[in-house]
Amino acid sequence: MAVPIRIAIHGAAGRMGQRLVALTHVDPELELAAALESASSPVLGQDAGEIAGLGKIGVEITTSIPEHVDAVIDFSVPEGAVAIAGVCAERQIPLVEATTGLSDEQRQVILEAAQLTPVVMAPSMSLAVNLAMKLVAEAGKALKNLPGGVDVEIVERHHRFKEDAPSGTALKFGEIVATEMGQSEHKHGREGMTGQRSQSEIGYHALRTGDNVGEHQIIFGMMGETLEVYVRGHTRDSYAYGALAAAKFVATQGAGLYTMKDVLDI
Ligand SMILES: NC(=O)C1=CN([C@@H]2O[C@H](COP(=O)(O)OP(=O)(O)OC[C@H]3O[C@@H](n4cnc5c(N)ncnc54)[C@H](O)[C@@H]3O)[C@@H](O)[C@H]2O)C=CC1
Ligand SMILES: O=C(O)C1=N[C@H](C(=O)O)C[C@H](O)C1
Repeated sequence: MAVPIRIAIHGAAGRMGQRLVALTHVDPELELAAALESASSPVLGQDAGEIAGLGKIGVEITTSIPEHVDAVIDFSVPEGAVAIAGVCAERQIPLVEATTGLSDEQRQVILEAAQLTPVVMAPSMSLAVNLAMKLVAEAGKALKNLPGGVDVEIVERHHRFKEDAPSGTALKFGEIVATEMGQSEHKHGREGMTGQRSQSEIGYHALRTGDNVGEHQIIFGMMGETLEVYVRGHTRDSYAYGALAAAKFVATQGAGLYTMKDVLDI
């Protein structure tokens, strides 16, 4: 049997981290080499399996990456993403970067790390979301010069605990639409005497309710009809399986920046 790929999970006690610990544990191609958390985490020293609801698996939550690791997966916070990217760059460890809400400066640190080590970076690791991105690009291309004009609005829904808005995925959908159709303004919400809607804007609306794991609705409003692309996660495993596929992919690449298009070959 082939030697398993040794994975370290950064943010291992979080909502995504726990699912990654659980799915890595049962994947015969993978071995959980480390479960990493911040230095201030109250669960340092505890068994990662117990935190993930699996019972003991013999991997303690810690702050440092051991000697031999084939890939790190980061689902943490922007400051954590920057810190782990620095370590991965220095030690040339392949990185899957999934954290959203990064500032331009923080994003730049990840791009610089990708010059020294392979990095897959994507705001959504989900297959369905990444396919929806292709459909949205196609729709944008086809509707770009429609005589009556097209209004694009992006609605996203997530759980009440989410800290960034709009979601990284919604921003990516907006970037794809703007690349295809040329809108220059990104407008977040709408209130008061706004005047008529300009077609040079893309509207974003971020809803936060309950335990929603993520929905994105990209609306192309035209005269006489509407096209909507709607993608809805049912469980966090949709992202976790994608992240594990990305880890298997990135572990065999040379330095550079990759996306889920590369991983999924779509
Ligand atoms: N790209 C994708 O497919 C997806 C991305 N995300 C993103 O992943 C991130 C995490 O999401 P959740 O798991 O829901 O959040 P969470 O808050 O449940 O988990 C984050 C974890 O990171 C830990 N952490 C905080 N500071 C840290 C540091 N400096 N170093 C290491 N660990 C640190 C926290 O203790 C916590 O356990 C968010 O940015 C979210 O938007 C979430 C789902 C899918
Ligand atoms: O925080 C989340 O939960 C999610 N965050 C990502 C984002 O901001 O796009 C991906 C997914 O939608 C879940």
